[in-house]
Amino acid sequence: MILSLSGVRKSYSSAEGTIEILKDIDLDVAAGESVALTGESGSGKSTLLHLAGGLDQPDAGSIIMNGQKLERFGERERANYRRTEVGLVFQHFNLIPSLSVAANVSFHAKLADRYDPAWEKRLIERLGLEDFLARYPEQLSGGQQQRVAIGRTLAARPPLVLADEPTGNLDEATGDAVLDLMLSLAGSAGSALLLVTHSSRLADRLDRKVVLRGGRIAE
Ligand SMILES: Nc1ncnc2c1ncn2[C@@H]1O[C@H](COP(=O)(O)OP(=O)(O)OP(=O)(O)O)[C@@H](O)[C@H]1O
Repeated sequence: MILSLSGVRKSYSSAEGTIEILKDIDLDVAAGESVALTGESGSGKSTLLHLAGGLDQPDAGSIIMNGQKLERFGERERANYRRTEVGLVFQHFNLIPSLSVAANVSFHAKLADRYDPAWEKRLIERLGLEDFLARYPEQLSGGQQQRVAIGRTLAARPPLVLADEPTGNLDEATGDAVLDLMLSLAGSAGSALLLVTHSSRLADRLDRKVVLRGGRIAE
């Protein structure tokens, strides 16, 4: 398994008291596998993704990624984990506005020390970004920005890609095309994919679908 969550719990405090969002999460993702994470709004999908991405920590339970226990990490190891082991693709693209498309695509690969010009060239061609390399993110459409975000993540060939509704603000046809590209390129990169989506149509295109309900993985 590339990612294994067992007995993971997470609560948040609010004005009304403590709310338990994740009660007992067991979830395995195999190397190279694509898994759709679905569930009602507020069921905790983004929370789960943040935990797997080392952006937040569980109250209890264990998260093992590529043989390493996340709960054992200190701050520095956690930062290193985020840099080298996982790639994040969110609905809002989080591109770096002051960098060109070309520099955005290389950014994480260089940080992770996995810069591979031949792989990056292939990604740029497959994503149809050749003509935009000198532009800045604000000069691109939403679909183009999302393709840059996917290129940036996959350029670093992370063992696991965590995607939170990556095509959520694209029209259906563009979203489908971007998702297909992401699946195919994640396959070429050897990256596993855990993807949050509200769309069962998109979920059906992945290897497996799981549902988060009542703080647990229901199927
Ligand atoms: N930092 C936080 N502090 C307090 N409550 C939070 C925090 N983050 C999330 N929550 C609450 O946790 C619950 C789960 O949120 P989360 O974003 O994980 O759900 P989700 O399934 O991704 O929802 P959606 O499909 O609407 O994006 C929500 O009720 C939310 O309000």
